[in-house]
Amino acid sequence: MSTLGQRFLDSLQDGRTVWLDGEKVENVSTHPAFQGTLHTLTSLFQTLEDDGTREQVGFRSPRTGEYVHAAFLVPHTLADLQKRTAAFARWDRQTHGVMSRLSEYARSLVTGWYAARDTYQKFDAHFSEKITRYYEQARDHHRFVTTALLDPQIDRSKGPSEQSDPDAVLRIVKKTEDGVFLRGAKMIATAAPYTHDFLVYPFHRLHDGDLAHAHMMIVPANTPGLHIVCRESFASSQRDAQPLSARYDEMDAVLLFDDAFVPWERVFLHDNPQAVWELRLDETANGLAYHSTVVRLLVKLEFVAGVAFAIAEAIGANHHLHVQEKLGELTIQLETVKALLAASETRGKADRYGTFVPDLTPIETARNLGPRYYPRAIEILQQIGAGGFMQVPSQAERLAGELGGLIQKYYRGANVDAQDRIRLFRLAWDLIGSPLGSRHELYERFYLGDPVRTYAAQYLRYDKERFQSRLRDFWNLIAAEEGKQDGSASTVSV
Ligand SMILES: Cc1cc2nc3c(=O)[nH]c(=O)nc-3n(C[C@H](O)[C@H](O)[C@H](O)COP(=O)(O)OP(=O)(O)OC[C@H]3O[C@@H](n4cnc5c(N)ncnc54)[C@H](O)[C@@H]3O)c2cc1C
Repeated sequence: MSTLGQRFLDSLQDGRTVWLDGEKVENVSTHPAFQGTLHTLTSLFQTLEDDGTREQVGFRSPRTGEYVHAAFLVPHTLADLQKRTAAFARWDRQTHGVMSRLSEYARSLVTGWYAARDTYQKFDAHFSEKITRYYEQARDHHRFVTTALLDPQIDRSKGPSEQSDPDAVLRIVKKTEDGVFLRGAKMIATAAPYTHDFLVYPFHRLHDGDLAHAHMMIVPANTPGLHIVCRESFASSQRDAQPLSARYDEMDAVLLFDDAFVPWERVFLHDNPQAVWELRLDETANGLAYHSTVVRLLVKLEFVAGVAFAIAEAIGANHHLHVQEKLGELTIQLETVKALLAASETRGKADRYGTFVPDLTPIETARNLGPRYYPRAIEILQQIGAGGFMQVPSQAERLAGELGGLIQKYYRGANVDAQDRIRLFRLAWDLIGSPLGSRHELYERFYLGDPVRTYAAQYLRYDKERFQSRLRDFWNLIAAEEGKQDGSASTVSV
């Protein structure tokens, strides 16, 4: 195993409190629920050490000279931005886009806040030095980072300070000279059991009455009083039968803060709804972070499309017009996301600090297409494979057993033998029907926020004036024509 991979596994023995199936997990790195996923992560860390890949995945830290992940690269040119793309794509391809929290998203937020740090000095005189220290530490020590932004779904009809239980929404309950005590919970934090740090801040806008909830912190996973409560594991030990579940179950968890102590060094903003909202909307941080998710979306859609093409060919369904139409739809998805990604990069611009930020409009468009494209791609897979997903024997060994000859005969496809057909349909079922597959559909629908509100936000933020002015031109044209007809030449302003 690579040095970095081993270091990563060792670092998880840091006194964190992880709960799974009602029990405390003594050692995350040896627990069967996390084995497959951690094995995958250590193989990704390896790419930062191998001569053939480290230049693609990383860059040399200006402080240590060691290769660190390109999610920490502050881009100053289009080439820098594309270097980030290539690094994300390398890890995404290695995991087929199925692992979505490889830390790139949260690391990119940190990188963006660091690059735009001077903006937030007006809210806290220590912001700049604190985020610089954290950024450098996270970059050089390969900190694995994730986000934990939503409060638990107790009563969504009420705001933070209207809840009947004051602890329903994460809040600061006590401040001391050394730091703050937090009480409440956050959901969902994907990758939580093996994350080093959580970015914690409110996802939705807060108001002046919500001061105690208006904070931004970076909370270490081993914080005393922090409980990481996992959902049931979807990991499988059957590497052949459930190839994705065996390798890529990114655990989701709820974080319970039971008067958890966070030192001031890790409290970046507090008691300030406006400051927290500005940071939440920061275009540099969001541009870099969302950009990383679009790279992954593309790789994942490519993977699903590849499976769909293979299934259609394996059973000869690709000769039917409506199947071709559906496979064509998948290619349209790919080309649309690819074009949006390219547009975001080539239309990128330097912000006022000189950071080259991708254009947010195509990024947001791709981000909003994801929750519709992915479930549709899964639906297309179902429509093409149909009952074939159930034409899979429960044990691969049956191929060589008593019924072997018959299975070879009836489980084969149009252009594949029984073994390859069974393997392909098992993989597809892991995408569409396994607990992991269902979780992925839910993930793609929601991971970047409620799609209803993200669509609405795209409309609200859109530059609509140019369409209004075209409409005005049209009314003026009509008025001019009417004026000519009745002999008057005046135009009308609308
Ligand atoms: C698999 C998975 C992994 C995730 N991983 C992470 C992660 O790592 N980090 C992280 O921070 N988050 C993560 N999330 C959480 C994600 O950000 C939220 O699911 C998403 O923002 C939607 O919020 P919610 O789940 O609280 O839904 P809710 O906001 O509770 O919405 C529930 C329903 O009510 C409606 N609704 C609720 N309130 C309103 C309102 N005010 N206006 C209009 N409609 C409303 C919604 O449209 C929806 O239909 C993950 C989610 C999933 C499913």
